[in-house]
Amino acid sequence: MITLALSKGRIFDETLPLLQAAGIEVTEDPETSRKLILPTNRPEVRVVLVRATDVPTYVQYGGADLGVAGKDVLLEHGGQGLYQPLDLRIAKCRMSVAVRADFDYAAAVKQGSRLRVATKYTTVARQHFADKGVHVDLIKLYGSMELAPLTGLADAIVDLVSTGGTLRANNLVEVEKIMDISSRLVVNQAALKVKREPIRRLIEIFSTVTQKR
Ligand SMILES: Nc1ncnc2c1ncn2[C@@H]1O[C@H](COP(=O)(O)OP(=O)(O)OP(=O)(O)O)[C@@H](O)[C@H]1O
Ligand SMILES: O=P(O)(O)OC[C@H]1O[C@H](OP(=O)(O)OP(=O)(O)O)[C@H](O)[C@@H]1O
Repeated sequence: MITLALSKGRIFDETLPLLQAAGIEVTEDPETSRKLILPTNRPEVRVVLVRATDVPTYVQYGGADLGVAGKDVLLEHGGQGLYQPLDLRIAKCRMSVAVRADFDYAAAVKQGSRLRVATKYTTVARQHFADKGVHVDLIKLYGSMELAPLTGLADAIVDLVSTGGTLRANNLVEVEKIMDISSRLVVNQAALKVKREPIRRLIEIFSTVTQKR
């Protein structure tokens, strides 16, 4: 049995065509089913649905043999026990610093004032500001980061940006791109040894499809 961990939403949706290329069809729709283990047309392959941030943990501890996780999530997790053979180039966005439109970020950084930064991505944010030599107080949040500068909780946020629509809707502006983000295939290192052939085949097919894009 091969168990693949996916999160509902964009990762599931964007992984489906890759699975299809490998002849794997998920036979239940996660948006309508309450099941957390989804069968496929292949009796030896199943999909488990977990939170995006839990994908690396499931794969690390062997709750799933492989999974798909964003680079953002992998950097926060640390990647221990994971083999990361392939950038799938799906769920593309960027991680950026954003502030209120009326906040002078350049001046704040130049003056060396201590910035209050709210984010779900504390590891990446800490490293980013340390590299710039900017002193920050990090405030860990789990969602709705955009609200933090609007309510005075923070001066800046570090969040994911794609179209920029969410920032615009909340009167925030992107002032610095930290890195590009896409999702990777992650594999449990023990599973790679024990289930080498089927996993290798999947990696090869995913790789071919990904490179054609
Ligand atoms: N607007 C976006 N456009 C493209 N990719 C995105 C966007 N937002 C997030 N992603 C990528 O997709 C991944 C999954 O995002 P998703 O919104 O499904 O989960 P989440 O709500 O961030 O996670 P959790 O439910 O664990 O809090 C993220 O880890 C990121 O790599
Ligand atoms: O630049 P944009 O195209 O507006 O995308 C950016 C938004 O996308 C993500 O949220 P998502 O839509 O996944 O909502 P969620 O994390 O709350 O599920 C991210 O956390 C931003 O809020």
